[in-house]
Amino acid sequence: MRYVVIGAGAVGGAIGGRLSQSGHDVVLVARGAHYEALRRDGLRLLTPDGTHRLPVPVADRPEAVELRPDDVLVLAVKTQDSVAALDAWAPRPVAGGGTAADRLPLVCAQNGVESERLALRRFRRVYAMCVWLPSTYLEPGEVIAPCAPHTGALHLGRYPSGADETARLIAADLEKSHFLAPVVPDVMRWKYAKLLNNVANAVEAICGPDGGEEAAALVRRAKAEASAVFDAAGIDRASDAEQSAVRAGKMDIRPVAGGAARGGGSSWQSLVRGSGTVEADYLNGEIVLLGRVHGVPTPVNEALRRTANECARERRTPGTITAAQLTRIVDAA
Ligand SMILES: CC(C)(CO)C(=O)C(=O)O
Repeated sequence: MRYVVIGAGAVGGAIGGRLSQSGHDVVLVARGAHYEALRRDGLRLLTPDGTHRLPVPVADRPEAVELRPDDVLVLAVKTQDSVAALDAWAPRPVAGGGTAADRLPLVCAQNGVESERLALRRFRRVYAMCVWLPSTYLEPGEVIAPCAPHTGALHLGRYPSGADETARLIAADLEKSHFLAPVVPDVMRWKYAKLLNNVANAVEAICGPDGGEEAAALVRRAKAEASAVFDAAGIDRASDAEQSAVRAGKMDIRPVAGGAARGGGSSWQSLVRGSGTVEADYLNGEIVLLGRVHGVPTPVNEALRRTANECARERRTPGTITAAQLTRIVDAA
């Protein structure tokens, strides 16, 4: 199988890079300066086992890739970019006949629970991946993947449920490529468990990773609200015990050659890159949406969603609002 990784950022770059390193065919899809750097110099993958320069084929648009029947599409863009990517890739022809939407499996390697639904509106065979991977993308051409072999965790399953042969083949390739990739029949339970943790992304992005006890208190409030919403909605999720039994949530972060340190999660990285958007509408915003459907108030997640979006729009860097200020914003909501 060949892996076409749509969105070669922190997650897509780490997955695509490691797959390529272990001998799999990979195409990375990227844009702008990142695309130019990848095309010119290859992917620079910084890992605990060294810095790897990987000359992975790269494309900047769907038309630049001749799709094959053995392709697997891995969607690794931020959720706010899913619709544009899915609409661009779904109608692409596949050698031998048919379109990507009809013929190719598409794996959503993304946060939240929305992309799979959007994908299934367009693609026949959708897989969900619950990604616990502490990787970082800040500089064009460079991805930092500081996890030890067989940590991180990429739970994989058919969407909305089930575990089939394709999932097993993809997982086997990932297992040969550094990752822990259990195939699970109930992948959305894992993704909801992760969503509960990802409501913290906004706090980290707004206040910076060292927000102290006040930031930690906000995270606890956002998570409590999310749990109440999930309970009201009857949404089952993987327990902490289940997650630690397969080491998810225990990301074994190791020093990386070159000394590059992990700064923060994906929303923090979006703000540092000045990308103009964050994923908050699909993380905290998902809690707000479910809260509205099930009659549970969600003022904390709504204030975090709004403030994170404002920071992104105004190109603020993390830490320009302190945890004390953010607490006041949340309490005034
Ligand atoms: C868990 C973590 C930090 C890495 O997979 C993440 O989900 C994110 O950065 O959004």
